[in-house]
Amino acid sequence: MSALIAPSILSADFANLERDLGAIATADYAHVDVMDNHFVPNLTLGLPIFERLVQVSPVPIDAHLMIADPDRWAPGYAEAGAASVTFHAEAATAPVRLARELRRLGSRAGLALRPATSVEPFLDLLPEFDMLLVMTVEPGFGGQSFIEGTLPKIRRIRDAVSEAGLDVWIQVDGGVSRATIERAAEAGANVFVAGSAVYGAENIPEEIAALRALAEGHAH
Ligand SMILES: O=C(CO)[C@@H](O)[C@H](O)COP(=O)(O)O
Ligand SMILES: [Fe+2]
Repeated sequence: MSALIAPSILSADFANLERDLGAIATADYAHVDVMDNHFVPNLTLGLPIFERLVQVSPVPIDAHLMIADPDRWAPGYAEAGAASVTFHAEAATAPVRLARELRRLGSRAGLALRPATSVEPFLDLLPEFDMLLVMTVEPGFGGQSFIEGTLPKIRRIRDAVSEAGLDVWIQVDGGVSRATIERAAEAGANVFVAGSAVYGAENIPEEIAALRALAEGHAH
C-alpha cells in the first residue's frame, strides 16, 4: 500500500488558509483539525470555515474532529464535503451508528484513539471503519514530540487488519517528521499527518516528497 501524506493546516497561517492549502497541492489530503475547547484545551474552527476550506482546497479534506459529542456534529462535516471524517473513540456515544451515518453521507469514516486509549475494545468494529487514527501525541496542539510508546498499538492494528483481510488505513498524527516517519511506517501506518514538519519547511513540496519517499521505503 502506498504512503499517503496529509499535512495539517494547524501549522498554516490562519489568515491565509487558501494560500496555504495551495502550498500543499502535491499532498494526498489536507488534514483539518477541528478543536472545540471541550474535548481538548484548544479551539480552532468549525463548520462555516470548514465548508469554505472544502471549496478552495486543491486536495481532498481529511477532517480530524477533536470535539465533544461527535454523534451530534460529525455528520455536518461529511455533508460539507469532507473526503474523510475521523472522530474520537473517547468522545462518541454510538461509534458504529456514527460511522455508518458518515459512510451513508459519502465520507470515509475514521476512529481516533488518544495515546493512552487501548484499541482492544474496538478491534471487533474494524469492518465499520475506513481508517484508524493512532494519535502519536496528546491531541490539542502542533509541534509536540512523537510518543514512541504508541508503536505497539500501530502494530496491533496492522496485524488485526491483515488477519481480518480488511482494507482499513492506519493514520498517525503528531510529531511526524523525517526523524520519525520511518518507524511509524515500519509499524504499519500508511497515512501520515505532519503539521510543523511540512509548514515549517523551507520548501513545502520537497518536504512532502521527502516524507513520502521515507515512508514508502518502509511500507508493508
Ligand atoms: O491533531 C493534531 C494535534 O492535536 C495534529 O494534527 C497536529 O496538527 C500535528 O502537528 P505536528 O505534531 O505535526 O506539528
Ligand atoms: Fe490532527
